[in-house]
Amino acid sequence: MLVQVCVTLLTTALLVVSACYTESPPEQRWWAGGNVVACLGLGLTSVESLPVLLHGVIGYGVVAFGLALVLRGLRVHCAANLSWPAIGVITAIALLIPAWFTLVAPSLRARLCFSGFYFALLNWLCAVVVARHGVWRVSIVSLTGFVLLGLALFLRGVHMLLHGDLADRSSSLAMGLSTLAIPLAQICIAFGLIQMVMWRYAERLRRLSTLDALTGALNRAGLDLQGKRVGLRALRGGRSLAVIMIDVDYFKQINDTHGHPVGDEVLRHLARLLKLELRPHDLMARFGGEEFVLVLDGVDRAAALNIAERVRARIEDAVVDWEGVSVRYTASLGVVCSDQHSYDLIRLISAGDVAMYEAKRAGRNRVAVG
Ligand SMILES: Nc1nc2c(ncn2[C@@H]2O[C@H](COP(=O)(O)OP(=O)(O)OP(=O)(O)O)[C@@H](O)[C@H]2O)c(=O)[nH]1
Repeated sequence: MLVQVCVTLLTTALLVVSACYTESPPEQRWWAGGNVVACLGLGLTSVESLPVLLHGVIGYGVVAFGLALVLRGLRVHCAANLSWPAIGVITAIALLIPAWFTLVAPSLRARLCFSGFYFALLNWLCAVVVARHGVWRVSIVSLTGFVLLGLALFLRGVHMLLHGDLADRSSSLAMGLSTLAIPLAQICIAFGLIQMVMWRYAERLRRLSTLDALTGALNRAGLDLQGKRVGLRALRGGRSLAVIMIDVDYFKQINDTHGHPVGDEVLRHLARLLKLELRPHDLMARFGGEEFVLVLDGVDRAAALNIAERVRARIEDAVVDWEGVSVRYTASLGVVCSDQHSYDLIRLISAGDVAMYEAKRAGRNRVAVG
């Protein structure tokens, strides 16, 4: 019992401390708040010297309210919500049924059975939310915690149902197992929840540092990082690696004539158009202002030339609409392949750049091969 109390307090403190910095996400505050409330409720239910209304009725409602707040935090983490009426219903059930078994038809056994099953159900609901929306390798720890806690509470409920003798509460195998499992599950839940938030931050940072905010294409850092991998994979697999450099023609004129927002929309449009050409393992990056690069694994020179010509024609045919302004644009493309150059991405890109400038010199809106 002492271990359980200590672990409950420690894990709650851990969640509260992690939620206490200014930029903590809302779900973390719901989890911390929910745990504090649930702790308070557990305290109320376990002090039998308190008035019966407090330890026999309100305590259960407070625990359920705390668990509902944790559930709300999980839903918020998964871009959903749990409405206040739903939280009210969860709490009301935990108040009404113990009230019945305390005030109308007093039965400690029935009350303990109910609390075991009901709190198990709430923990399993949390597990379902985590399982449905989480990335497995990230959410597995908290998921295990919720499932385990639910199981331990369920076992307590079953034990109460089968063994009416309350004096036997602490001695049975089921009770012993659940006493062991509960602190373990609480630790898993606390660390698992923090891990879920950390992973989300790491993912956001990774996106910020490797993706171009305007177009969603890889930026230079992202290209450096992923390009090496793609190059190495093609080399090991004995496949050709093609690079296509794409640069919008007279982009400055588009900006000067229609304004920067239209120029931005042209860049977004080009990124969307290029994305349609990609297979899952290909790369697209914004290399500079109006210059993009495609890195295509398993594509030889002739195939890359076909792709580049198709892209050029699509760009030429497209019309970009932005707030009442319609713009057409063209692009010059440079194609190079590892068959003629090396698998070194930096060399391929600079050779592609040379070819692209050749296309510019030859009159623009065309493809040149390096
Ligand atoms: N709207 C917008 N413009 C950008 C962005 N990044 C760079 N530019 C502009 O892109 C223009 C590039 O102009 P230039 O390098 O002269 O190229 P160009 O006009 O396309 O000429 P050519 O490449 O020779 O056909 C500059 O005016 C930059 O200000 C951006 O993110 N959004």
